[in-house]
Order: sequence, then structure tokens, then C-alpha cells
Amino acid sequence: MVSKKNLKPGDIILSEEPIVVGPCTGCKVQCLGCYKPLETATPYIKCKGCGWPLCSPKCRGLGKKHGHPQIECAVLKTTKSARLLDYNELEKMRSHYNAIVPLRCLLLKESDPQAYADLMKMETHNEIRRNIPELWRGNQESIVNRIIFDWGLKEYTQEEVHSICGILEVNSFEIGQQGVNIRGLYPTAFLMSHDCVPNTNHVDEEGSFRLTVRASTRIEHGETITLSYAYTLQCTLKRREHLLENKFFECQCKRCSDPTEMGTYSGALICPKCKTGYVLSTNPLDPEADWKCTNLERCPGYRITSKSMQLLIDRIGHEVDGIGCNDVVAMEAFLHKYRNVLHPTHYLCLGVKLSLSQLYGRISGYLIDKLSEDILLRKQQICEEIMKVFNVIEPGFTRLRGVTLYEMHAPLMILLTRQFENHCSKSELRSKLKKVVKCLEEASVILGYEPETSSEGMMGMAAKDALVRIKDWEKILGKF
Ligand SMILES: C[S@@+](CC[C@H](N)C(=O)[O-])C[C@H]1O[C@@H](n2cnc3c(N)ncnc32)[C@H](O)[C@@H]1O
Repeated sequence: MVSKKNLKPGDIILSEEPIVVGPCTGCKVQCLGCYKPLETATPYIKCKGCGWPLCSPKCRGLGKKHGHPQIECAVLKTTKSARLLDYNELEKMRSHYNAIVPLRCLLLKESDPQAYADLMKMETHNEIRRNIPELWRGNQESIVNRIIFDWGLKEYTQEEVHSICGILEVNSFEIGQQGVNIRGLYPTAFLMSHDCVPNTNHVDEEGSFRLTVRASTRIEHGETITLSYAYTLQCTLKRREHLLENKFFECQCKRCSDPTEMGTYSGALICPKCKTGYVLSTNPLDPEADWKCTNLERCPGYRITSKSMQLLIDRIGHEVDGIGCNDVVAMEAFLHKYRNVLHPTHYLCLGVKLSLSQLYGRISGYLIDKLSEDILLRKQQICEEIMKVFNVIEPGFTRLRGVTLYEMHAPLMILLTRQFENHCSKSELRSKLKKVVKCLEEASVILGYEPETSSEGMMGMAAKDALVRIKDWEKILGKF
């Protein structure tokens, strides 16, 4: 997909309804109508028609096109599919959900031939996927056999169901509010190519799942319109591995081709031998290539195999996964422990710093008004450090930048208020307030595109309110 005109950040590129929506593969048990997760402790009911779990008899997704529509209910009922669901053990029910979206796609063949034709335009990568035994066998057991044999829907061929699996794996968007685990296929948005430094941002509307794609940076006429299929906060090794295993191609973008990842060093180690150089891949487009120190003068001999590098980051990554999500002490201890091993903006440090940027000022024991000057300065320093990386890997109007700009304004504002109480000069205060206003103005524009009910949307509104309050300062200090 390429742009037909010059676009500026925030411009809408497309906005469209999904063709199909439903639970992700491997998801937990959820309501078939509104996708609310259903834990053992949550009350749920069995659908009166088909017997599948619903959150309540009044679920807002009952009978809805992108919830649990009549046609699906009727098919699940006639196939007696709920007989196979073990309500005593919700865990055991999970794999049954893998076949729900494929079934929804197949039902379109009769109920909406145009939508089905749109699906058939999408890439399946069958020729590659067929040769990955675990993947093909997994789909055969969990989806193809279930639909054709367990549910007895013999009108579909095995090849047809495998193709639908491929279409879903290659083209789906993960959508929905935080806490839900759903995916959707869109008639045009699927055409967007991947880039590890994307030039768009997208949101989906609560309830309708309408997807709106906006330019996040300037996009010139004729330029490719991209999004990232991988998590941008990972290093090249991990992103390329994800793309190869899940999207079946080898990314060769500018970021992947550059050993420094465009100067962000998000995969770099500090050389254990000379302590001054950085250890980078000798060929980032070859996952097998050795890594070596950049300081050729002091450290010409240091090399490490790719395999050792992968083992090392997997081991350290495992340590990060073990840190509790609110445990700021353990996070700081992690950063301290690896200060001589990982580059300060290595992706593993970046993830921890992103968490700290949001936890300082927000959680019990670290509420913003109660933070010491040291911790406020620490929050500010972390925000500035990660912003430098986000400016490169997720530039422009992106959620990550919006949230971090909002986080950055808070310590600046509190420090400034305390300085005001300590009689700091008016001109100094004015210049500091200018910086706060700049953060808030950009955050409110970026986060203003997020759904109002999402945490980012609420942050955007808080940024707007804070801007109004700051205007009061102008009465005291004069225009800034
Ligand atoms: C969602 S589809 C994108 C639309 C697809 N190009 C088409 O014409 O149907 C994803 C597939 O497009 C290809 N693709 C997307 N971005 C790519 C990139 N940066 N480099 C190579 N192939 C890419 C891959 O084959 C990938 O599996």
C-alpha cells in the first residue's frame, strides 16, 4: 500500500469495519458475545441456543454481527459442539475456541459471499506453512479436525480450512481493549506492509471494532504505508525471529539492516573485555552471524557466537519476566545488576525503564506528590532516555511517545511547583513551564486519537485538563 498524496502526522489513511472478529488462538475462555474473559470465579451462563459460554443472558454481543450472531449460534447448536465442552474445567475448554474465528470465516461463504471473496484475496503462505510440521499438525488437530470431524461440517475441505488458518495467522490484527484477547480481519488494512520503524498508528473503536489508521509521521506521495507486525521494543534478533516464525518473511528494513539499530543500540552489549566498546552483530540480516566488539583498537579479538548471544539474552529476558509488574525495587536492582553488561538502551533495559517511567508517581508508596526530589529526577531522566529511542523507533504520533510525554510532564511539574515555593526566579520558572506545556500539548494531540475509555484516552484528557490549569500560572508569571 502506497500513499497517493503527501500526508502529515494525524491524517486518516483509512477507517473501516472488520470482516470478522473473534477470539485469538490460545486465548483463555471468554464470552462468545462480548469477549469478556470468563475465569472460574466470574459468573457465566450457557447460551440458550448453542450451549457455549456467555457472560450473561443480556450480553451486548448477543445476536450481533461481530459478537455471537444467530447464524453461528444455530450452527454450533446443530453440530452439538457444546457437548464436547467440559464446564468443570475451563482450562480444558480453551482449545475449542481456536476454531471459532475459522468457523466465522467459513460461514461467510454462504452468508456474505462478497466478504468471503475479500478474505480469499489475502495471503495464506500455505506453501511455507505446509512445510512447518508442528504448525500444520497443530492446526490440523485443533481446528481442521474439530470443524470437519468433531462438529461434522463436512461441506468444507481440509485445504479450505487450512487456508483460512493461514489467512488468519498472516493478516489478523490484535484488537480490543486491554484485558481482552481478540483478533480481526480488515478488508483493506491487511495490505499494509511491515516495517520495524512504522509510519502509521491505528486504533479500533470499542464495540464496533472499526479500525482507523492514521499517519504517525509525514508520509510522502508514493511512499509505502507501513505498520509493525513485531513489537518495536524488541531487538533485531527477536523481531526477525518473530516475523519469520509468524509472518513467514525475513525483514530487511533499514533498522534490521543496521547493527546499531539506527543508533538506538537496542540489541547491544557492553564489551565484557574492554568495557568501552559495544558488542554488535557482524551481519544483522544473518541470525547466525557472530557478534563482535566495536572498539577495534582496544579490543580487536572479542567475538561471541550468535547462539551464545541468544542464550544470554534469553536468560536475562527470563529474569525480567520474573520481576513483579509493580516491583520498582527489583526493576532498579535489575538495571544496576546489568549496568556493565547491557547497553543502557538495550531492549531489555528499555522495557524495564518503560515500566518504571509509568510506575513512579502512580503506585502505592510512590505517589507523585510524595516522591522525593531524587525519585522525581529519576523519573524525568528515565522518560528522557527512553524518549530518545522512541523518537527513532516509533517516531511521530505514536501511543508510546504520547504516554511517555505525559509521564515526563509530571516530575517536571512537581519539581517546578516545589521550586516556586522555594522562590525560584520567574524567568527560570517560565522556561521550565514552557517545557511542561510542550510535553502536554503533544501528549494531548497524540492521545486524543485513542478511544476515550482506554487508559491512553483518559491520559489524553488528563493532559488537556492539566494544560488548562497551567494557564493559571500565566496570570502569576506572565506569558510563557
Ligand atoms: C498482511 S500481509 C501484507 C499484504 C501482502 N503483501 C499482500 O499483498 O497480500 C503480510 C505478508 O506480506 C509480506 N510482507 C509484508 N511486509 C513485508 C516486508 N517488510 N518484507 C517482506 N515481505 C513483507 C509477507 O509475505 C507477509 O507475510
